[in-house]
Amino acid sequence: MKGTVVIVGLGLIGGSLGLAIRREHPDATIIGYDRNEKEMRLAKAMDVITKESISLKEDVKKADMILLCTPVTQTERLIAEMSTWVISPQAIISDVGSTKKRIMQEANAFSRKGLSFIGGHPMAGSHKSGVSAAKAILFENAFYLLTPEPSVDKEAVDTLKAWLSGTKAKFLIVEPSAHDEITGMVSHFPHIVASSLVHQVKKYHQQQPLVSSLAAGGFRDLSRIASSDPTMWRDITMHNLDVLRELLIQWQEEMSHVVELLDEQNSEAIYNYFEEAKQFRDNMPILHKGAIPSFYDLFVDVPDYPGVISEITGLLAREAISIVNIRIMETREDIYGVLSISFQTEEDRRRGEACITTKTPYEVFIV
Ligand SMILES: NC(=O)c1ccc[n+]([C@@H]2O[C@H](COP(=O)([O-])OP(=O)(O)OC[C@H]3O[C@@H](n4cnc5c(N)ncnc54)[C@H](O)[C@@H]3O)[C@@H](O)[C@H]2O)c1
Ligand SMILES: O=C(O)C(=O)C[C@]1(C(=O)O)C=C[C@@H](O)C=C1
Repeated sequence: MKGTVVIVGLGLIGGSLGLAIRREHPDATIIGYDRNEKEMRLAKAMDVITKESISLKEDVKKADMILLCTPVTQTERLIAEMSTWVISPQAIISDVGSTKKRIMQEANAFSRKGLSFIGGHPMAGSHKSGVSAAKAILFENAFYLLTPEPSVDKEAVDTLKAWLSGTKAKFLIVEPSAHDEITGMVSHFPHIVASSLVHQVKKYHQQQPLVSSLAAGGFRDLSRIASSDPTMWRDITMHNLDVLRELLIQWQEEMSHVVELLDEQNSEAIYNYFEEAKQFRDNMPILHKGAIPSFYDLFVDVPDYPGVISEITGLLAREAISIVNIRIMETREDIYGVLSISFQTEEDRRRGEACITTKTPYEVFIV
């Protein structure tokens, strides 16, 4: 498609959308604006945008699509300000905020002026921030939730989807309040739980400093998202207070139930508690694709000698197969170690598996 796209907020999400749009629509002009000039310059240097904005107010006059990719309270503020500006009547305006109810209420100001606002939320991301972490493939296979204003026609929704087709995401229309309840449960609430877990370890660390060094896989998996940007998560929490308050009360009840099981020393009930959770989680579609961007892991049985990692990475690099992470899992006591390699896509994992099985004697498996 040809036309002018204006992206406001050139961080992880704005940057990744810029790359995905550039990949699919190389003839489009992509003007980027960020209040942090360094991010804006970096976005231009990384080819995420074709042009830096000199005046956002002037640029939106000629835009075909405007994407607001700032933290949600800034998005609310920007909507209030921009709704007083002159915006091209054919422009489609969207955002990427993790909450939708308050943003859609504010965006009503656009509808009153006859402009099309379609709330958006790509359900993939990372604990990393900034344009340097942006990737064109960040949203591949993830759900991309849309909350169009009731006055917006289907044609405008289709145009937005066409502009965003390079994300390779799966679009789904939801009601703003249902959006905030669902994402509250599976995204916002887990962030509070992860931070609370880290707080608990921090307190214990004062008595027993060894705990930080011993915190291994389980803690790392559960606490990764506690390293996310506090500004972003403060804003999300402030936008979804009622839903989160209710979920935290339910969580306290759930934890009281577990304390009871321990007090009763009820080993069967404790087994069932883990078993039921395992069954449900193992059958969740998100493990394959979707809300949580899954990494595609491959495991290789390798002799645990120095140099084995560079041997494997060398083979993969020669075939231009990108990897996200590689490490030896120190869980085995015999002479073999298990090398765990994470790929960003299923296709990369398939190629990685073929490369290692044909070029080495090592056994490869996928869990
Ligand atoms: N990080 C994730 O995993 C994720 C996933 C989906 C959606 N989101 C949503 O995407 C939005 C952006 O998140 P991110 O992870 O890209 O954050 P980020 O911190 O990487 O980027 C945000 C950018 O917005 C800029 N900015 C802030 N206020 C601005 C303003 N008033 N005008 C212009 N620029 C401004 C900042 O300088 C920064 O460069 C948030 O609303 C977040 O809720 C995040
Ligand atoms: O993978 C992560 O680090 C994320 O936190 C991504 C995540 C999520 O909670 O799943 C975070 C916020 C979003 O609005 C969507 C996705």
